[in-house]
Amino acid sequence: MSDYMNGTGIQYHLHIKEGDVGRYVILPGDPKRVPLIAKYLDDAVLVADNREFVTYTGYLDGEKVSVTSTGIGGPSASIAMEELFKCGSDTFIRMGTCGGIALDVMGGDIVIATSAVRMEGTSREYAPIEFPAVANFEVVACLKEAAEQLGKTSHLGVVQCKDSFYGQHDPSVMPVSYELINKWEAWKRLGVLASEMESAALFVVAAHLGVRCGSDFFVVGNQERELLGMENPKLHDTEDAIRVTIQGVRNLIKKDKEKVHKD
Ligand SMILES: O=P(O)(O)O[C@H]1O[C@H](CO)[C@@H](O)[C@H]1O
Ligand SMILES: O=c1cc[nH]c(=O)[nH]1
Repeated sequence: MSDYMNGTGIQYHLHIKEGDVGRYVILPGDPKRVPLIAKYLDDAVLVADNREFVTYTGYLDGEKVSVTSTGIGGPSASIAMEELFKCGSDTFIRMGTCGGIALDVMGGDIVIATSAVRMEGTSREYAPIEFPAVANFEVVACLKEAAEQLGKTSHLGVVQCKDSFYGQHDPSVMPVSYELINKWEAWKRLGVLASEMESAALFVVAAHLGVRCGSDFFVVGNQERELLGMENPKLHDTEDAIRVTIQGVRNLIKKDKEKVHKD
């Protein structure tokens, strides 16, 4: 491809180069969440800040770990994964917020995705729609174990991804309301846990690159509970989900080290 960076090795969007980032990368959407996550790393330093992509690198249990924000949606999330991969990263944990769909998913809970509905555009430019967006089993298992270790209520299952936040929350005003409302009904009947925007693209790009990716989310509320007049706490402090993510990365690092010793 054309090199917009004149052979410097610096990635066009993230402004990182080889050596700047670790094998393990935590991917929040919000750039402001990056320092909040990085404070759990040892010796964390800001390595790059361009557009929506802010990157810190530090250490967890002696392993180099980075945190990079992806911005909102599949297009920028896929760019983040592609450029991090070019700099040597191979294990990605998206740490985001989501809105509950299943009635037992409450504000404040943790959702861990096993797979994602591809109702977004980016993944279609990587794989035919028949190809499933599936999380990496090792990442999922380590996140689940982390939630249990920290005593957090977590739900494991399918999440739905879309490109329009307001298409999720206000489908009836959209010109294609007939499609959005009917599909939402299908997600409910199929037991989909929650809605967010990046995992489907990330899981499919990860399959293309041959890397590991999983996601965990902080539930900010549940519009279905609200509709039925059920208790619906709306919460915004992502600290608990950050702690689960950090513990999940620690678990992964430990398992990866054990694998090396076995080989
Ligand atoms: O909190 P983050 O990680 O940005 O994730 C969720 O929040 C944004 C929408 O408000 C979307 O990016 C969605 O996936
Ligand atoms: O309802 C929500 C909350 C967070 N992110 C989403 O995409 N939807």
